[in-house]
Amino acid sequence: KEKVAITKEQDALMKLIVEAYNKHQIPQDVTKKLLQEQYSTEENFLLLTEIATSQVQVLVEFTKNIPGFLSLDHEDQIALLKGSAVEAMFLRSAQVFSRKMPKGHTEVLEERIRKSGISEEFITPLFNFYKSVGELHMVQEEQALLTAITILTPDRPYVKDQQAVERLQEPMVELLKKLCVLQHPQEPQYFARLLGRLTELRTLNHYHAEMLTSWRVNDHKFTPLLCEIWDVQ
Ligand SMILES: Cc1cccc(C)c1Nc1c(-c2c(F)cccc2F)nc2cccc(C)n12
Repeated sequence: KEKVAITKEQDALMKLIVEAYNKHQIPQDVTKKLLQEQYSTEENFLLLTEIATSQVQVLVEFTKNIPGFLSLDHEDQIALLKGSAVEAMFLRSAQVFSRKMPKGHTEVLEERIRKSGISEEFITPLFNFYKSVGELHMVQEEQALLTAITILTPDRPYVKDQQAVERLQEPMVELLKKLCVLQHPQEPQYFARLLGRLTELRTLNHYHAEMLTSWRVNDHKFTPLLCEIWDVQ
């Protein structure tokens, strides 16, 4: 059985990705509001809009720190960000939801999501996904790499130079594969389970687009950044 070992270059790449992933977090004042603001449907939706907006900001900062991303064609950089925003945000919010948040916050956030005027048809897949990510007990290296791999998906709409994106994504997939073998030696199919989450993520794009439309129809206000990244308004 060949010994799986992380090379020096792979270790350097992993440190860069994890550092970028942890550098940007949702500001404390936003998460503090979770406990303070009252519970009206409007108030809850406003809070979620604020969290979503800061998640997009966190996503953009993380993406800019992915080695090689800023050397891609500029229009392709935008196409990758817009094409992966929903998936990357679901991934990050799932990780925050299931691990990072202080005990009480998780229940409060869940309550606010359930009472923010969002229809059940979105709430169910959302929490199913959160649960399935939580059950993986990913370490931060896996979370950061999986998010970077999601962002560097070559076949997003309007990406011109797909090969250039593949050249960045490939080494990350290789590295994640090695990490999974090292982190979960008793679970040979763990890497496959992680990639399975990416397939589940793609289905959530559809639900999210539906929710955006229904929020618009109910005249919910979005921030300029959310309008920009999801081409609404
Ligand atoms: C922050 C949050 C957490 C859980 C559920 C929801 C609905 C939100 N909020 C939004 C999300 C969103 C996200 F930020 C992460 C995950 C899944 C998402 F639906 N997308 C958008 C887009 C326009 C407005 C909002 C309020 N919004």
